[in-house]
Amino acid sequence: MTAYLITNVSVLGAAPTDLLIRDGVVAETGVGLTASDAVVVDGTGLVALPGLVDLHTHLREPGREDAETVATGSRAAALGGFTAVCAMANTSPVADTAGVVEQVWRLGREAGLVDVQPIGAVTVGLAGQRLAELGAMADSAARVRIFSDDGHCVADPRLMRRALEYVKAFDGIVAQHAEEPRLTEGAQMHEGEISTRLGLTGWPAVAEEAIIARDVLLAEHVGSRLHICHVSTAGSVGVLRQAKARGVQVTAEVTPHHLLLTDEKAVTYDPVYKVNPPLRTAADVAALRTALAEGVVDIVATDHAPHSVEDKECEWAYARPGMLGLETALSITLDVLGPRWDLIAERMSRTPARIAGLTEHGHDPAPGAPANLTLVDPAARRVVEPTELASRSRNTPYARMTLPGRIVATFLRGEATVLDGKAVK
Ligand SMILES: NC(=O)N[C@@H](CC(=O)O)C(=O)O
Ligand SMILES: [Zn+2]
Ligand SMILES: [Zn+2]
Repeated sequence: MTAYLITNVSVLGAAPTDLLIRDGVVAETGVGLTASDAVVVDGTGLVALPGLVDLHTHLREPGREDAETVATGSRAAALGGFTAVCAMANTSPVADTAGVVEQVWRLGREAGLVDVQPIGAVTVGLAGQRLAELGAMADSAARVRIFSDDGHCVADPRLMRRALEYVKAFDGIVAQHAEEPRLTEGAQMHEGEISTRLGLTGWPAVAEEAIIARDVLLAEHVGSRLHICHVSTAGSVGVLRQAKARGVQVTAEVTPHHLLLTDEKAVTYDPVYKVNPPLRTAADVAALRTALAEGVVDIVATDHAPHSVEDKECEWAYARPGMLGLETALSITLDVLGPRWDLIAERMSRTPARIAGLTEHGHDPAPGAPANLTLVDPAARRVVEPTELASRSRNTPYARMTLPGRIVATFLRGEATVLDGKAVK
């Protein structure tokens, strides 16, 4: 196994030091380390972070390998500084059995660029009718702990209650896509002034907030862990703030795009901006930024949602919702939070690792820690060029934007997955 000596690197913004990586762990830290057998990586000007962990990634395999595969998505993830991603269950077939989650888990091991942790569906076929085999998925080789019907809301309160109760047996968590379906029928974008002006059917904020309010009460009632996917409104932040103050075991994520973009983008009618939940108002963006800094929203998760050209480059109404995220998440978060490295590590690595139960991830680079880390050049600026992305899809909303920060290297269990800004395989 190759050893690496990263020289003159700033760990989370501290004074520069050297890091020796050997046998899968950070073996030593300190100024002026030497190791004759190690490959030297010049860390001058770079910041070392614990490897990023994405709690919400769509890898599209099995079923839509034309949009993404476990291998191409893993590459995009490593290039984005991630060492672990949680793969959503809305594949075809749906990841609602031990067989499918084990297949995805194995494909992740074969790709070998990030740890791919499958998420299991809550209901059979995401149909919202009966519970999937949660216990069998938990007991499988994939050791599933997060369950989600993402793409769909678990709208039936009785099923949601039973799922929350069931997963307690193995310290699992239900990740809810909060969308009251009766309030979003035919919805195309955020319901507000702009949707009225454009004549597009609106997706009201209350459709999200009503489900979060219901589910925090259910989680409180049964004493379970609940996670809320892609929180997008100021009202949702208010509900979460109250629930957390009462001690409800609820965590929440926000996507980079909901921290940066608003429903103004819809006036272009460019479907690259169509996403679920929809881009909201500037006031919502401001509330989400504050909530993320305070910890009312616990983490950043990408909701990386690759879609083929046919599904995206068409009329707005027919386009699939979703946008790419893995290769730009750190840049957007750096733009939004500034170089607050400890906060970035908390929101993009330590806390998502803890929520997902990924004990090997989310550790600061320190002696004895698993060598899952990434090196960022905070001074670099990059222009996002869709054709240069590792993802098999092109639907980034940041095309030709100049973003701060660049991932220079990523290490998974001591092996380089990215060096000089390039994937090693
Ligand atoms: N976010 C999206 O707009 N789309 C996601 C599903 C989801 O996250 O709800 C997808 O799978 O494409
Ligand atoms: Zn969703
Ligand atoms: Zn999603």
